[in-house]
Amino acid sequence: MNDESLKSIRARIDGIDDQILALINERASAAAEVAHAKQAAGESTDYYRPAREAEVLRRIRDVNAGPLSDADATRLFREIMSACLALQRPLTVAFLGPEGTFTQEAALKHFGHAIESSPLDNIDAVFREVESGEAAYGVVPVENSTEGMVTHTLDRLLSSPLQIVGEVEMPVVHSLATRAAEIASIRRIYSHSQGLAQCRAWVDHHLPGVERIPVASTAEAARLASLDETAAAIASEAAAERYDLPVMQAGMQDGSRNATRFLVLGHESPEPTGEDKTSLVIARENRPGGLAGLLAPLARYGLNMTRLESRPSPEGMWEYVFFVDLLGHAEDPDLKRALGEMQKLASLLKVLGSYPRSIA
Ligand SMILES: O=C(O)C(=O)C[C@]1(C(=O)O)C=C[C@@H](O)C=C1
Repeated sequence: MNDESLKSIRARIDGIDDQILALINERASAAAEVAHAKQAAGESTDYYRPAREAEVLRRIRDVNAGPLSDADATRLFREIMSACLALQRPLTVAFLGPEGTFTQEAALKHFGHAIESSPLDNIDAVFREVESGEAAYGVVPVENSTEGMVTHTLDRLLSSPLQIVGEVEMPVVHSLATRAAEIASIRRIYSHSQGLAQCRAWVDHHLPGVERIPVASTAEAARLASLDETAAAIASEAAAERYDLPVMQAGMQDGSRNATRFLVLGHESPEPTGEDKTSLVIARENRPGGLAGLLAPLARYGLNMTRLESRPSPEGMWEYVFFVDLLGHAEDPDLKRALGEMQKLASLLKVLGSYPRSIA
């Protein structure tokens, strides 16, 4: 390519950038108008509208003609909306920290980067921060495709007045990060217990007999490994980078499609969007056919259950509660009727929230 044609293409790009910037600013002004209208209508000063955001992103995905991928197009618009919202009032979002955890990645994927983030030490602290109003929203992990449920999150949902207002699904890619010059020098491996479990087969094969040390988070594992040349961490590449740790092996997780689902916690369920999920916790006295009978209305109304999980009930030994995820919103007519019928049979029925399904 000669200098002249490079120059002219770059000049065209500069012109396009000017137009994009002007349009983004025009969009930001329109979003500010919405904020003023909300204020005038006496609505709360929380301007975040998860249902509308899901609608915007799905529409972008549907009209995207490429060459940008749908994932990249939605990511860019996610950030534009995040910046527009921050002009009105930045959102405070608590998440399972420290910085560099997969939960932080999930929070940024869901809310964009224009948030005030509040990394906390444990799942319980995230619930408390949102319950007290210190943070408007919280993000916690709830299930992993290799390792199953994050039981602490389920147990806490049972007792919390918070609602689930969103979900985020993220591929989880673990890396072996270490200052060791070669794999034979590694004497101990730090990770979160989920990270250790998700990479068990790889570690059994490549590092048999090496001590495995569970710590509070994968980011903490990276920090500890950065202090010791005979240690390694199983963590994200972002966490490795944060602590200046070289990656010895990327993508070491056992399932090639290892993904984690995160929940967004808030105070109010978003309105229906047409592509929603509802999470419930239910229980019925222990008797033959009890659970099947309790779930029967779901089948009668043709509702699709995407998850059923049992947990010991806090009420008594060998008593169980069941966590159920369904496609649909609790205000959809069929789901509403089914819930009404279940309510009559259940000893416990708590709607944990209805929220837009995760957008890829
Ligand atoms: O539509 C609204 O209610 C807005 O406030 C605008 C907007 C946007 O930028 O599109 C901004 C924040 C909300 O979370 C949803 C959408």
